[in-house]
Amino acid sequence: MTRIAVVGARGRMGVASVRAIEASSDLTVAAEIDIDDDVQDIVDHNAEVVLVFSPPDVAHEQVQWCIKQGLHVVVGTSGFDEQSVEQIRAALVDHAEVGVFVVPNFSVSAVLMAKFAAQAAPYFESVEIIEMHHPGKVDAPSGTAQHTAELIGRARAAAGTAQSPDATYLDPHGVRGGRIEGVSVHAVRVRGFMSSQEVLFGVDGEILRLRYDSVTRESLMPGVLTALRAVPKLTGVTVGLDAVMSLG
Ligand SMILES: NC(=O)C1=CN([C@@H]2O[C@H](COP(=O)(O)OP(=O)(O)OC[C@H]3O[C@@H](n4cnc5c(N)ncnc54)[C@H](OP(=O)(O)O)[C@@H]3O)[C@@H](O)[C@H]2O)C=CC1
Ligand SMILES: O=C(O)C1=N[C@H](C(=O)O)C[C@H](O)C1
Repeated sequence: MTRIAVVGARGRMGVASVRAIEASSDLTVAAEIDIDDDVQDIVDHNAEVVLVFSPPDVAHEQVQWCIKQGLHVVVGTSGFDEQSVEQIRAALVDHAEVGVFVVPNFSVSAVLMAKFAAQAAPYFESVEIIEMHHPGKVDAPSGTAQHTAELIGRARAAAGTAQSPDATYLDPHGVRGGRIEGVSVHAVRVRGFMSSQEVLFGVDGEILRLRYDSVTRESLMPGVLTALRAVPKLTGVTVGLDAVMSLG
């Protein structure tokens, strides 16, 4: 049995994850850490892997702490961009035995959508991302949108694709969205959504629309368990569930 500590254990993803881990035959919950708990419990209860679903403003420091303790980490918290990954990589220099697995989205649909988006990216003049989440989400853009934009930006740069055309310069309300890696990203917070995203690609006369919809948190649990099982065999930083999915 691999012993897992869940950080953010009483939150939406924490509760679903604790349930899924306990229902598995090879993983067990060693510690449940939420806002008022002492992270030292993670070490005291002999956890081997830490699953982080705490809010973005505390998660970065907690990941650094876990690395110093020599613990493997699966990072579910959003907002771990390329700069954060570099900080983790720097911390791992003194802990070569530790694996940190940053997973912007545990949904298979979302992982495939991001991969397809990267494939499509060089072939279209225009690209924009619209992410749609529940109104309880504290951060924007979603980690998924951030990751998708980074993949698209990298693919377009490698292919020498020009920036998306955009004549808009009058925007007193800031409604044209944020820009990540040259890609406009729009965040929607509407009751009824759990987690959805569309990537719109366009050239003259045609549109390619890629979309995933995750409706329940339970749909993410196979991905969470896959990441927890994979991370003890990883060293260094790994980003994206596709890294352990043999997608080719
Ligand atoms: N990678 C993925 O597929 C997914 C990622 N996420 C991301 O995971 C994160 C959590 O999402 P979600 O579960 O919906 O959020 P919640 O707000 O429901 O859960 C976060 C939990 O962490 C607790 N918390 C606050 N401070 C600390 C602390 N210092 N130490 C430990 N726990 C703390 C919160 O307590 P309190 O409420 O009292 O502040 C809360 O119980 C977000 O960044 C979200 O974007 C979410 C879904 C899927
Ligand atoms: O906050 C959430 O709920 C979610 N956030 C993730 C993100 O930021 O990408 C995605 C997840 O499926 C839901």
